[in-house]
Amino acid sequence: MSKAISSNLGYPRIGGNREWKRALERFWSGKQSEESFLKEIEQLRLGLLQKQKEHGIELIPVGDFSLYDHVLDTSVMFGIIPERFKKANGEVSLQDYFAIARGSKGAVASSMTKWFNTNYHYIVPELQNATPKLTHNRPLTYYREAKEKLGINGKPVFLGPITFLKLAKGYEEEQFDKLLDQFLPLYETILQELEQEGAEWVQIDEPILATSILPDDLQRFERVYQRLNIAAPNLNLLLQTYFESVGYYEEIIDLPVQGIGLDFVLDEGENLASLRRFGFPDDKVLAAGVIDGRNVWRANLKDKTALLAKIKESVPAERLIVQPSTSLLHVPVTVKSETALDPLLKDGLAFADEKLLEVQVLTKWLNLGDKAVVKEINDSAAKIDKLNQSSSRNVASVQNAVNNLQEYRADRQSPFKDRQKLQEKRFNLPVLPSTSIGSLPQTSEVRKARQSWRKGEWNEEQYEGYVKNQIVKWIDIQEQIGLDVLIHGEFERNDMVEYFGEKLGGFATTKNAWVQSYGSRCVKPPLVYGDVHFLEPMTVKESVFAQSLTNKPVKGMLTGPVTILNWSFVSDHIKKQDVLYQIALALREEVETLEENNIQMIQVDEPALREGLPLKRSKWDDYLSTAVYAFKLATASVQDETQIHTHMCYSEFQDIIDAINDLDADVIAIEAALSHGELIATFENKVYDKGIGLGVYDIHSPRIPEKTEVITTINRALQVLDPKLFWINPDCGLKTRTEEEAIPALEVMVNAAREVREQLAVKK
Ligand SMILES: Nc1nc2c(c(=O)[nH]1)N[C@@H](CNc1ccc(C(=O)N[C@@H](CCC(=O)N[C@@H](CCC(=O)N[C@@H](CCC(=O)O)C(=O)O)C(=O)O)C(=O)O)cc1)CN2
Ligand code: MET
Ligand SMILES: [Zn+2]
Repeated sequence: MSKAISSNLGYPRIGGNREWKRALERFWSGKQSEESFLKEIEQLRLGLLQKQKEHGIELIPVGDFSLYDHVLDTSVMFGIIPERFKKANGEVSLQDYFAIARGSKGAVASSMTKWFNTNYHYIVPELQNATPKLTHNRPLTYYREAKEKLGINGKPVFLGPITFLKLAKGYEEEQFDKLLDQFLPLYETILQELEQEGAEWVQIDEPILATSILPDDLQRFERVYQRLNIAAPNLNLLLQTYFESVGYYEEIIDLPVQGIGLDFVLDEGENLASLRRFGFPDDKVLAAGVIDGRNVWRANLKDKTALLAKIKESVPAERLIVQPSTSLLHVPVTVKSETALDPLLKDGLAFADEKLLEVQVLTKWLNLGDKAVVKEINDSAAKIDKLNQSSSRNVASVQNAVNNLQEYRADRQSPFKDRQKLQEKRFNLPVLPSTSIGSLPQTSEVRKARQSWRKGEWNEEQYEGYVKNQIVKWIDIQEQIGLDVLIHGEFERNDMVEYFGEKLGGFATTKNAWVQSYGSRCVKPPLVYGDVHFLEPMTVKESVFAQSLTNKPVKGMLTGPVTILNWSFVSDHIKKQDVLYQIALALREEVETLEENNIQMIQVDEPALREGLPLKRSKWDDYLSTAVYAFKLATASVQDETQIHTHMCYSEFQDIIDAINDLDADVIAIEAALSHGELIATFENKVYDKGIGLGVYDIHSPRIPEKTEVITTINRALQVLDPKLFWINPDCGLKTRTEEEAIPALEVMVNAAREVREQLAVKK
């Protein structure tokens, strides 16, 4: 390189108006042919590349685009197809590809779990009996496409072999190296073909390097990259890490590759400290992730040039690539569409496109110095200053409360065993009580109703009336099905976090700031711009109304503090921990108001608790104790008779069972069906002595479970869990299902619960 260059690690797939999502869903519903779907997707994909070029990116990622998930793409490329989806002729059609992710009539979907510490979910590769082969060179296909159609000499991006295997399941640890040896020749072929085609750089993502890897893994990295480097000597390999600092800096920078990508945003500058302490090899390029790829706030370019100046002391500009710290998959597309935001706030934001511009400015700064970009740099600092000084950011009473947390009791009055007796008496539930997780089908009718109200076509009363009708209808349906503990259905909520963002002080919500969560499903994380505070009851009206319709208990339904924090974009100027406690205190007020209004069971969901766990084990204890404290701060002020529930899903729970226990919730409902029973094994070694429901069927698939399957799952759980404490529930909320799917599935579940209940009664 003769100068610093600008680069990107990955770009949102969904399109500025979620064109991608709409195309996928049209195709799935049979409303669009495969051919026209693929044509439309191609246009979208090329448009995204073109846009990155227009935003000044020199090294544009190709192959990061996906029709569902990039981990699934990697599996399919290597012919890793679960047995149940395999065809006799060995081919994988587009339908099969989606079936692995979404399930089909005859087969359950592959597991889905969180992509490191993000709210993005990937499809877990199943390596049982796998014979890996290169079915097609995916990076090559997209490299060619960009070159031929747009004249872009792209940077193919793909998942490295070690991270890929670490994310996969279906093998024993002892088999790791043997498997690695099966994949290595395939990676070699990919690289050789790219080299022949004229690619200059490839980005090999190995985010596993930011986790607590072991010395064994480090040796594997040496072995693997030695081989890959020899395989394609004229291709530049950029080993990309992100999400945290790397654990073995000195060893990693010496790996035989031409470039190393490091995250200089997260982790309080640990990578920077290592760089300054240990330096950087003269024969390598440093891809410096200096623009936050995980948050939406505008960068203070003055600070960023200071950061780059420090980096430059170790690596000269001509060996620097300037880039975001992570793929931009985790941020929305452009601030331009936020036409309704307060201009002050809007000026403080940078989504994917604006981040690319920031990268461009910083690259110019490196190459041409202050003068070339002085306006842009001053402008960014001025906009941030203005926002920081705005009075809306600071609420003295909230700051005061957070400074005096000792005044809030964060433990229940009595231990679980005592509460349990009181609650048993109060609720008088059968053994294996059945319930569901909270949301019920968010049909397009429900969403249209909300849209009509938002647009002003419907007044408040009409919309409220509509929501009430839904609640009436579904309380009745739940009674008919025979569920023991009911829910109101969350019809008034667009999303479990955004909804609270709309109601709490200190939050702002957006019009179009969508981010992919899994498959075609997107979320719009709210913005925390100032001190968070309770304004008025948020959920009480709907819960009280639902409870008025039935004699069965209806659970109040809230999202917990850790999840609201993790699934929002929190401004850099406030400490995350303070925001967490602010949210917890606001929720505490909501919980107390629900209780005052005679809501006797309150569920406080924490599906993001595991996801927020730092990648390095050394940081776990701090994180978990803070998270547990925040949950208790929100929930512990209730009477002993009030039953606190919580729910978690789509995460690896083994590591955090103790923390889950410490939440001291009376009942927890955990997703378990999609991880195909693996969670159950956890309880063989760990005692869990409070109420617990392990999800008994997968809610992501349109497939209605068989009663026998559900019974098997229940019985398996009962081998390790006390039937007196066991609850029956689906894996997660039912908002993504249709009524035709949700009702029969719940019926199957309730009937299965009845049958097992009878078996238990006989045994007694
Ligand atoms: N924040 C968050 N993270 C989470 C979850 C979650 O529930 N929330 N669940 C887990 C799994 N993730 C999920 C994420 C999203 C959805 C989901 O259903 N998303 C919806 C959007 C939900 C929403 O905000 N809807 C809004 C706006 C809907 C909309 O698109 N309206 C249409 C018009 C209405 C219509 O005709 O449908 C439009 O604007 O064009 C509303 O209901 O008000 C989608 O992608 O389709 C489901 C699960 C983990 N992470
Ligand atoms: N109460 C929420 C629901 O049922 C919990 C979802 S967890 C992602 O949708
Ligand atoms: Zn869930």
